Amino acid sequence: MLPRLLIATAVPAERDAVRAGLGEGTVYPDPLSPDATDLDLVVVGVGPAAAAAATARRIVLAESEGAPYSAVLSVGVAGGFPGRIEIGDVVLGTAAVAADLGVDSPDGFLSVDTLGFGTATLPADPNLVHLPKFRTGKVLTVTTGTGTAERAAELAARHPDALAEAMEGYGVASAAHQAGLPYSEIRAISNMIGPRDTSAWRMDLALGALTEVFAIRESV
Ligand SMILES: O=C(O)c1cccc(C(=O)CC[C@H]2O[C@@H](n3cnc4c(=O)[nH]cnc43)[C@H](O)[C@@H]2O)c1
Repeated sequence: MLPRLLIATAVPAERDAVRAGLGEGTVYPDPLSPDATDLDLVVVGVGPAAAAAATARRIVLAESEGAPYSAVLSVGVAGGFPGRIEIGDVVLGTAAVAADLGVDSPDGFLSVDTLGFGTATLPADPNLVHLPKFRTGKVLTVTTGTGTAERAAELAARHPDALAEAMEGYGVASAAHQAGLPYSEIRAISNMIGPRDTSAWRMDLALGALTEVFAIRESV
């Protein structure tokens, strides 16, 4: 069976940035994932629920068509933790962490791990993507984007090794893990998390960085 890679983006702009990097005449195997001889690039929607549902559906469809995926990649823009990373940087995720999956309490946030309902941390496969020159760290998955200094500080304290937050990774990773497929995540930083200021977002820089990642041919 030919190795096949599923690349899941949340929105069309991210898909188009990846596609621009891959180019029309993509040569396989893609050096980003040397074991893959084919790939599908799809839009799965914003947020972990849409991303999980769409990714799981794609995995099952591919299986039923006799051309199953061998790995799944979540790709998109993200908010960066100030002091840890800069706008325009690219993060290769080491794990997807569902940062708000749990319960609040007078003693603070209790994750599903603490509650005994599974795990909020799904590891990325360290061998799936070969991007030696980019930063590596945990990527949080949130259902509410961080828009205050207080929330940013709380997340930073709770996740000292996280570089970024986005909204799909844990959903895509859940679908991949349940299908027994290796997972990884690539995020380009479009904004810093903290007090909401959309005028400071640099979507152009982040999407351009994604294009560059997927345009890398010889150097990876
Ligand atoms: O308008 C806002 O203040 C705002 C804050 C956070 C996220 C959004 C989005 O519309 C995000 C949609 C999309 O982008 C990813 N993303 C990018 N930056 C962040 C972030 O700082 N926190 C969470 N998600 C982010 C996310 O994966 C979505 O796919 C608007």
